[in-house]
Amino acid sequence: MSQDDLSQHTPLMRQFLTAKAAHPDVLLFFRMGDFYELFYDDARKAARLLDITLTQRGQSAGQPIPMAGVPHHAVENYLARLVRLGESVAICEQIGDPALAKGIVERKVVRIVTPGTVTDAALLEDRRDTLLLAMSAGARGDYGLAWVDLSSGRFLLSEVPNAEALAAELARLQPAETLVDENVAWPKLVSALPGLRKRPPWHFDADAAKRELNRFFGTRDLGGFGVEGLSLAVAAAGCLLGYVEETQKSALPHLSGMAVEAASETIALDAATRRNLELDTHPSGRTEHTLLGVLDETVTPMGARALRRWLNRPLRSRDVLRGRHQAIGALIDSRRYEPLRDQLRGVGDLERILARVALRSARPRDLSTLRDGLLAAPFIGALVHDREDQEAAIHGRTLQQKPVPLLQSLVKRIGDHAETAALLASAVIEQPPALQRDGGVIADGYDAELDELRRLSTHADQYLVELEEREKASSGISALKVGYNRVHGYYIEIGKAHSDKVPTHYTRRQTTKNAERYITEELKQFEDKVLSAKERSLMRERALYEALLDLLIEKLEPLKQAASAIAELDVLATLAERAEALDWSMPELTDAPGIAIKRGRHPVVEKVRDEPFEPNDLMLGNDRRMLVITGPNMGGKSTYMRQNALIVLLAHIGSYVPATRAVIGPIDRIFTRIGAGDDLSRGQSTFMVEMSETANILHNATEQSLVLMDEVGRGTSTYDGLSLARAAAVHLARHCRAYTLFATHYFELTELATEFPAIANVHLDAVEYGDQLVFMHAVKDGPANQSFGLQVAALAGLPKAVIADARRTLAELERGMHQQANAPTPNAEASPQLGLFAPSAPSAAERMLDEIDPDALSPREALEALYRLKSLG
Ligand SMILES: Nc1ncnc2c1ncn2[C@@H]1O[C@H](COP(=O)(O)OP(=O)(O)OP(=O)(O)O)[C@@H](O)[C@H]1O
Repeated sequence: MSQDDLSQHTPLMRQFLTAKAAHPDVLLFFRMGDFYELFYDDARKAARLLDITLTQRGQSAGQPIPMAGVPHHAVENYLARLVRLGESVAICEQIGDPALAKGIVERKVVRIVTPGTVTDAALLEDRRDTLLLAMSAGARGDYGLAWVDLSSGRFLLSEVPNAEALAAELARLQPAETLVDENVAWPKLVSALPGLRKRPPWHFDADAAKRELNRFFGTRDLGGFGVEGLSLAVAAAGCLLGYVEETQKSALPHLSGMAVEAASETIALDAATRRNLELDTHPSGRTEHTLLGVLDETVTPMGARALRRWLNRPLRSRDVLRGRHQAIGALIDSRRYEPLRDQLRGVGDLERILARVALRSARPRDLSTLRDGLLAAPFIGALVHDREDQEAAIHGRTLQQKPVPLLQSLVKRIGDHAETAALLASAVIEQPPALQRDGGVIADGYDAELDELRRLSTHADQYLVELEEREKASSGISALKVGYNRVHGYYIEIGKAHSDKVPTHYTRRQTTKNAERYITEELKQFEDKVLSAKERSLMRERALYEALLDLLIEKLEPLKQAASAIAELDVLATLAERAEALDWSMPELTDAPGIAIKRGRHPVVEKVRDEPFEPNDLMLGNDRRMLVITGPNMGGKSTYMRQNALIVLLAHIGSYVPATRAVIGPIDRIFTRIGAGDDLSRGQSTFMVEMSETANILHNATEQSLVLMDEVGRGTSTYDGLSLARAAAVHLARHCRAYTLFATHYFELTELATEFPAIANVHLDAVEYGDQLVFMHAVKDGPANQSFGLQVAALAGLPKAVIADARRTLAELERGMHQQANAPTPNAEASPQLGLFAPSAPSAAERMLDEIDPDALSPREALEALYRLKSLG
């Protein structure tokens, strides 16, 4: 907008429009008295998103101004809602004192709240990281990623070779806000991300990024962070840093470095696999039906977030994993995990508190929580050490006892913060108020000057009591009261009934409904003295508070270390508790290839089912690479496949596993091709999704991959589906040699076992008991001998007539198959059973059945339809 255009507006609107021009693509909350107001398009948008009233405020430039507002005391609420919707908000505050301002009061944008950079406790989800991500694109279809969790200070980088891997990283990180180069044609899934923000291409310049990152970290080159050769990720990191600095408008001492998360360190899980295994999200939205729901009994929010990160990033380093297994074992053996968890329960969210300290936005209660957490730290350390020693002593193992390096290093990382704890204990009162604004946070005895100023104000109270007594006596008005309010200051209040007795030296200050308020010369003098003491004490407190933050910022690095070590201890103690409560055992990670699981269970199905869970074994090795799994619908095929993947995954986050024994060789990736759903966001049909997931597996699975294939081929015609399923199975067994669990309803595939020695058949059984069907859920060797499809359909409540008709068709098909099997086979390669499902022209009864819509029929019409059907049969 030009100056000319601006000049047509009122001064207030000019101020608004200038602020808005600097923040065009975020909502501008414009402080006016007790409200934050939004104008024009911002008002329309906020009214829609927040369901608040859209009104008008006078006119400016000859037009009414659309306006919506939120009360300032409830602003956090509204901000939380907007941020959750992916919106960003610039907060424009009144800077000057309205009473002193000549024209309109000065205003300034003091902070910008965006979904990926929020750090206020009220705006964050306790148990999940809030990440800001930036992505740059390379010339070869590769991508660079950099992300930061501003509420902990973690700043990480990675690079991925293609769009598939990018999708996997996005599924893992689930960023709250993402910055991308506006000139790049991003894959569709990127444009669908919530909180997507386009930035100009020069924000992703790799050289500028290096310069800026070196400036920020105070380094000469970035080699120390291990980012050589990762110019795409560095470019993204540059953009990220610029954005964080722009929105935070404050120093960021807690971003003390960055690190690389290399894909080679982890067991790769693509986006579909993450979804299919229901690690932390379930289609129903219920977390208790996810693996995280079973695991997450952590007692601190930072522990909960660490557990989620572990779950989403299974590791390959056997040393790290064995360290975790061993630590869990030690916590169980010495029964230390419960007392440890009790101790941890009192520790707050130190990680986020420290981030707020660094950003200087920590509130008084953050400091008291930090104090309490630091006071508890020595007990946590002692609990781990002492019990270890005690146990060793009881078992006479003092010297021979195997040390638990992970626990020892965690205790070391917690460190000694007695000095900081003592500082906080002396500086902050036991239970401070929520806000620093009104003082009363700094403890008595911490600062002599503050104590003196406070004494003045306190004595004032005594003085006022005396003054009141004196005035009552001299005026003869016993109902006289001395009081104070923020606007008018001190006053003597006298009810209207006594107005005739008011002494003449009283000056009227304010009239209320039933009373008049007065001031006297003496009270005025007193007021000046006290108010200045109060004001000075508030100022002193503010300065002391800021100085306290400075002292804490000096200790930030060791404090951050302590917080992350406590989070990790929480996860380990929780995994120990889960292992004990759920009867899990320590997996063995071996270097020999293979996966051997004894009496494995599905952790989630076991938890949500009322009946007992039937445990099952799995045996895969160098010469037994694929199991073709058959059995009735509802038999338990999917459950069996997933439970094995979950056991392998749990072992690789360092957890115990739901099995009596699990011996697992090296694993590089877990792939799943399970279930089918149209991926509307990518504009693909069910079959297309199925095939592209299968293609990804066939291209990328290796000898060390675990692959789950559930009913591949069912999304198309029988012949096509069967041929594709067979070819995929052969490719996996022969070329990829991946550990594969292949569940199928194509019985023809059970023949593969005779052809390929690395393929074996197993099945899940059911038995008919009268007209009941009982699922055994036990995995047995060999192929299934019956499919029970019709029985399951009957169980599901299909009309009896339909089942009867299906039975007749089945009998005909089987007769046909029999004859065909006896006839010479035209092609020796083709399976004789292919004819089983050969499509034939539908019969008249089938056509009629097709047309019937049972829900639309009255009982009478249904009966008539049945008679007609019967006459056709
Ligand atoms: N080992 C088990 N012990 C007890 N119950 C089980 C077991 N396995 C599966 N179930 C129960 O059986 C139900 C069906 O299992 P699942 O979905 O795995 O069958 P499926 O063979 O894959 O069926 P479909 O072929 O129709 O997909 C599960 O919801 C679960 O409640």
